[in-house]
Amino acid sequence: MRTRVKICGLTRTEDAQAVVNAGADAIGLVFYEPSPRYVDINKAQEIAAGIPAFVTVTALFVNPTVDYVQQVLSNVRIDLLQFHGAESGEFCRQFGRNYIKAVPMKADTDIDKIADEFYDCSGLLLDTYKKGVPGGTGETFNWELVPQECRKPIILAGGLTPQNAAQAIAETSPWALDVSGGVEAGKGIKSAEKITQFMQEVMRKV
Ligand SMILES: O=C(O)c1ccccc1NCC(=O)[C@H](O)[C@H](O)COP(=O)(O)O
Repeated sequence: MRTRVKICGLTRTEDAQAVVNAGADAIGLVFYEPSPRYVDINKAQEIAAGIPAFVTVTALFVNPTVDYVQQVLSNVRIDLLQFHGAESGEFCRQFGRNYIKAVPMKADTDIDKIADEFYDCSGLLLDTYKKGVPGGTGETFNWELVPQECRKPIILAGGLTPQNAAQAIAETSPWALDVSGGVEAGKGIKSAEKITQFMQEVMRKV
């Protein structure tokens, strides 16, 4: 079975089509305005409308208001929520939707404790910690911090590229990879070629 792949931070319908054509499992839409990958509800509707069944549309938030999440859920086809800030377990579960929780990885991060708090999440997305930058850093973290066993599916993120994807899988055996900057031609603009290369590398055994 191959490692699942989510391509995050899509801002254009043609990029979503490239993701689908390359056989990725999920797309991510960033509902966080400071991000260069931010999409408003109209653009998100347009992108999500072109996504077929069995490809997961993920809505990414960073410390959102409840109203904002509900507004997105009411207007866009969303299959999964992703919380990428300091949201509590209670906050994440109030929407009654499947969700994943991002974890900024530091040397002393206690994944078991985090898995306790987010006991009902669909996965923990381990991402690079960078002060003042909630995500999309384009930088890897020390993969030795990835637990070999966890009761929640592990989604590896942070600085993944077609050049390191196969190695990342060999070293950490995650449930899924999440990539954004590593498959871009420019901020928020995805490269169909890099997406295809990334998927090929995910299927390559090292
Ligand atoms: O992508 C963003 O701009 C972003 C902004 C704020 C919070 C999260 C963000 N992206 C989250 C992701 O899911 C990325 O895929 C993940 O952080 C890895 O990004 P990258 O290192 O660029 O592959």
